Amino acid sequence: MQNMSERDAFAEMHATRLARLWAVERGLVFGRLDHTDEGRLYIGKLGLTDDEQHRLLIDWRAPVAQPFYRATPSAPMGVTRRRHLQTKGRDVVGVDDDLLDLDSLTDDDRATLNGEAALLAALDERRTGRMRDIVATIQSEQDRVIRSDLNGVLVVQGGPGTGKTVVALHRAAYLLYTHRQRLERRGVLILGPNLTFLRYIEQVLPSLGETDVLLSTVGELYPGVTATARERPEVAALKGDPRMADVIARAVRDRQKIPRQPIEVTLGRITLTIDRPMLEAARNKATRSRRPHNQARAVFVRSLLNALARQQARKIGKGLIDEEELADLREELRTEPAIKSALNRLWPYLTPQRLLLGLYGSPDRLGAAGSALTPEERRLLRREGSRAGEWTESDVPLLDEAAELLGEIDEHVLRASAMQAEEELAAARQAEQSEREAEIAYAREVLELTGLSDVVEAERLAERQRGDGPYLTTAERAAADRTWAYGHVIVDEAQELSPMAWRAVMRRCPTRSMTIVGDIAQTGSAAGARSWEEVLDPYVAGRWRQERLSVNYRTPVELMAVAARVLATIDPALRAPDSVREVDARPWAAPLTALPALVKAETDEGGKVAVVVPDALLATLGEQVAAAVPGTVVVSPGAARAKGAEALDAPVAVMSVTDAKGLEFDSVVVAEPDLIAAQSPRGPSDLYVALTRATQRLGVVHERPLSPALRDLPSRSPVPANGL
Ligand SMILES: Nc1ncnc2c1ncn2[C@@H]1O[C@H](COP(=O)(O)OP(=O)(O)OP(=O)(O)O)[C@@H](O)[C@H]1O
Repeated sequence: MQNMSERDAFAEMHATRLARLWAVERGLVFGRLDHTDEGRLYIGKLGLTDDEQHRLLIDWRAPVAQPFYRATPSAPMGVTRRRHLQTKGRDVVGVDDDLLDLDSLTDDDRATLNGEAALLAALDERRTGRMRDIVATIQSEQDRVIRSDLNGVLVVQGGPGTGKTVVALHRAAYLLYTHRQRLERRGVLILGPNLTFLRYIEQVLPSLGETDVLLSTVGELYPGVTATARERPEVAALKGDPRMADVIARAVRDRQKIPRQPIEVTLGRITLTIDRPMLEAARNKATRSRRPHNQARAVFVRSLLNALARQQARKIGKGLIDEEELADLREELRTEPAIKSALNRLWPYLTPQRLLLGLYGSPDRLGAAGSALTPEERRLLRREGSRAGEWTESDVPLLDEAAELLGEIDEHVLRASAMQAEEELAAARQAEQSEREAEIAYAREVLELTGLSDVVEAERLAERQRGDGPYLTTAERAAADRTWAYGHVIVDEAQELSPMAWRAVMRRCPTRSMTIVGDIAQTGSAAGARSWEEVLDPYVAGRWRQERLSVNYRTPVELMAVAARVLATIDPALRAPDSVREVDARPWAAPLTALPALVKAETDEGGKVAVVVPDALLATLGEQVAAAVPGTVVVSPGAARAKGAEALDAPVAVMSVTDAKGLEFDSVVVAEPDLIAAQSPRGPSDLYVALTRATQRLGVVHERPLSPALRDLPSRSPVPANGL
């Protein structure tokens, strides 16, 4: 048996290693350093040695590889020559040298030495719909971010296309490599803005040999809940307001309220009275226990039952009773249906879902919990006939907040059901033939009890309990556990998170080892951030550090000039990042009616095309484009991950700005830009995001007059009606 499991462990280890090696096959070796001390070093996606333990390849994250990214002619770090290798499959198809040995260079040579050829070649490549790793061309300012210390909160502020996302992913890989033990156990959480975006980035870490990272959105953060519904910006803004923490706390206390009138319970010939002093005493005890609601219930119930037992003893003429008699009477009362139902009304077991739906569904409860809100704000929270399946992304932090205050449902309740399930399981085991079904049923029940059924498949849990299936990885265990504390948390597009979402994120990272990347100028959410101080000071005032990225690797100069004019309308003090590339295509404008034909023409030019539209026009324009270009995918709001993948693989994707966040395409057409700018309080930032998604070509189509920032775009020459 022992040998079996050892063999299995080895098999698993080698299988993991093999999977890693396959994953890094593309571009395995990409650099060479000629070093004065270390000799010749090859740099690659991971480290390799030969049978005699001589190093063949150095992992890009190792300290000796650092000069590959940082060495300059003025600070060569012991390197005489840096060579970039371009490979196709296993063949080297090009080399590009930087000579850093100053003595052998003329002044002119020195001025032109920056190794840009490899970078520019990488940036010009046609987009595949998936983000790629950039290990071969990481720039020095990016390398500083990637290798920054694990501890503390690091903010990476940078304009569009400065590589914030890709750098954050490489930082995750670097941290896992450098602090493997600590992070493998606790895991790394990466939060992105939407599910399409997660699909867009999910290949990067595996291609660097890292798989144990959990990618999620705020909407997916609460196990068992999928946030798919959308809501108006003003509702989202209110739900993200920090005052909601108090509203939730009051909503919980409201469920512990003492009724004005005493409650009479008739048991056979006697009638017991649950009166105010009794209830107040029980509630005070429960509150003083400082336990969350569902656990404090036990204290409340015990105190109340004791008082009732004493009353009962008096009424049946028993007078003073000892502890043992008290316990007997109490346990009898506990099972009385009339008392059970009174207890359930006085201090109900509550799940976060029930609490929130009860709150949204009742003006009375909203009135009681939301006394700090205006009547108009309370109306915004109202939801008629809410169903559990209709959660929005801004509900998720509120569910999390509620879960914190409510606690788990009392253990013995869970245990009683689990014990029953276990007995059933034992019986089923004896009956051998139905063994597997019973295990699955049991697992399913456990999952339902813990509210995780949507997250971990019951079959999988059953396999794990039997001990013959794959173990859940750290990332999988973390995903299923609301209270998991991660070793490091990376938040991308962090400017979008509301104060309530930050509370949920901070709860998951008690050590405050975090990387927060974003761009304040791109904030689109009405509940999002106006400054990093505002976001972080409540948690780590004066204890966070900031790095800035200043070069735009995505958007060419010609396109960025247009976006920069829109940026100036948001705040003249804001500066767009400098672009490194020029293209031969000027941004254009055309009538809205020409959209389908123009999109067709764009796809014919090649590459991935996105049409970014105002929310209100998504369905109509989506339909028109889909009719003109077969294979078009329209990304509906809150679409699932699978839909995101379809959109990224399609030749044309039509989407709103919310779903375009963080993505990039070869060609982008923005429909009715001024409607996008007017559709919410942060509309101009949305327009800025839309205009900065293209790597090659950009156009706008409109019926409404264009604002001054876009007015002088040249008209695109008419496209023949057949789009050819
Ligand atoms: N050093 C680099 N080498 C090659 N490509 C790079 C490099 N840095 C960034 N890029 C590319 O530039 C593009 C923009 O990067 P990324 O999406 O990470 O930017 P961002 O700052 O997150 O943008 P936004 O805020 O607009 O979403 C990507 O295609 C990325 O691969």
